[in-house]
Amino acid sequence: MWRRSVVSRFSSRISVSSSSSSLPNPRLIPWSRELCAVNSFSQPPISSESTAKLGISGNRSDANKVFASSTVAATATTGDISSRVASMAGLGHHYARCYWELSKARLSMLVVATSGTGYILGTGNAAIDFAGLCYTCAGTMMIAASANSLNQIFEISNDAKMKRTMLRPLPSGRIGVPHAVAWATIAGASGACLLASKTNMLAAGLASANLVLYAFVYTPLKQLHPINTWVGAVVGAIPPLLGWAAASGEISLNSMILPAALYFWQIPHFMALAHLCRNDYAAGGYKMLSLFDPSGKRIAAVALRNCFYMVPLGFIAYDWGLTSSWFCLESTLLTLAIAATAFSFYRDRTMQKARKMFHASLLFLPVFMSGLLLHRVSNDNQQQLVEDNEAGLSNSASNEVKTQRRKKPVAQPPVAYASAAPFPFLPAPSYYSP
Ligand SMILES: CC(C)=CCC/C(C)=C/CC/C(C)=C/COP(=O)(O)OP(=O)(O)O
Repeated sequence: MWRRSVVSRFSSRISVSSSSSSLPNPRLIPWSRELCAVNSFSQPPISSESTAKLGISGNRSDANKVFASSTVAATATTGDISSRVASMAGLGHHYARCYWELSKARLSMLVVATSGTGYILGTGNAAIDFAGLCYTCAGTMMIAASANSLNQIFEISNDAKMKRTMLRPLPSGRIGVPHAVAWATIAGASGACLLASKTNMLAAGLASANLVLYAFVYTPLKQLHPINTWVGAVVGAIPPLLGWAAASGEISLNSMILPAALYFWQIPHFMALAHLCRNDYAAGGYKMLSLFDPSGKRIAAVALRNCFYMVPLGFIAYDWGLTSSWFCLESTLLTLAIAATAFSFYRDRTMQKARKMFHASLLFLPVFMSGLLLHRVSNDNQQQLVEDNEAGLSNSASNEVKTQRRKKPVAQPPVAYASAAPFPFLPAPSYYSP
């Protein structure tokens, strides 16, 4: 799901998809001039006019002169301080904006949303640990910001050739490379430390590995081979996994459902973008599949296929006890809807159809994740499912059990559990409830 607008790869790409948003943003152009202007305020000249207004002249007494000159000094100092404050505020605003853009903040926020969803799903039926959720989101945000900044550091010359990206902070010269490297290093290291200290090493390791995969594998691959899109899809799929790991300290089969959805979802999303922005990608020197597929038939088929791969996910989520059957229905309808836009693009490969598929992909993800959260079922019930499977229940009995396992388990006295297997022939101990 994702470039500068989902609202970025998620989101950068949204803005790119519409021709108007790919035009240079006039708000960004005057930045360097503005910075110069801000700096010029830091040494305000004291005009002779102002001294005249203060009445400093050779005819005055010494006392008057001292008074007058100290007044000038005080005025100059006040002006100096306020202009320095203005200068600092201007600089702060300038660099805050550069960091925001280097981080592809909207894309990073979407990444955080997937990681947070993974965290809540991984919490199961325990009460959500909101502090843990906040640490996970903050750590993910910092590492995603670092990864996105590194991506831009490596792509300065390519970004400079693309309409969509030429006004980013590095190609437009609003920030220097050493400064951007320092920002990426500090953000990445702080995020990894935060995750390691406040969640666990598994989550910190997954996030750090994902940064490496994105910045050092996916980014150079974009200029080498169209397979980059599939590697990028893995990058996009990992944040919910790290969220789950942060909450539960482990990775299970159940934790793979949202990452799988994100992986398959990104393919139609990127294929639509690659089709819509093919000229820009060609100018930037990127090897997107769309550049090797002039008719668009291949990318349309790839998009459609991946939409179909998402169809079973709702059933799997239900069958594995992660969600109720409502999600099964919702997910199926949602997936068929995005598949319909992909099919329509496959039949008629126009920009309009590609844009429809792109917009459908933008809607899909938040709705899918909200559905997962809304219909999630607890860990207790998941545990029950595992126990059922281990007990090797026959297929005929399994339907009945599936219904049972979704009911809240009734607590039993400890001896009741002990009296089951492995020695059923022993007399069941009686339980006395005080
Ligand atoms: C925790 C962690 C490290 C998360 C990272 C998540 C992340 C950055 C996901 C984005 C995935 C992706 C392939 C974006 C496209 O980048 P692009 O280079 O194609 O976009 P661009 O063309 O706009 O630069």
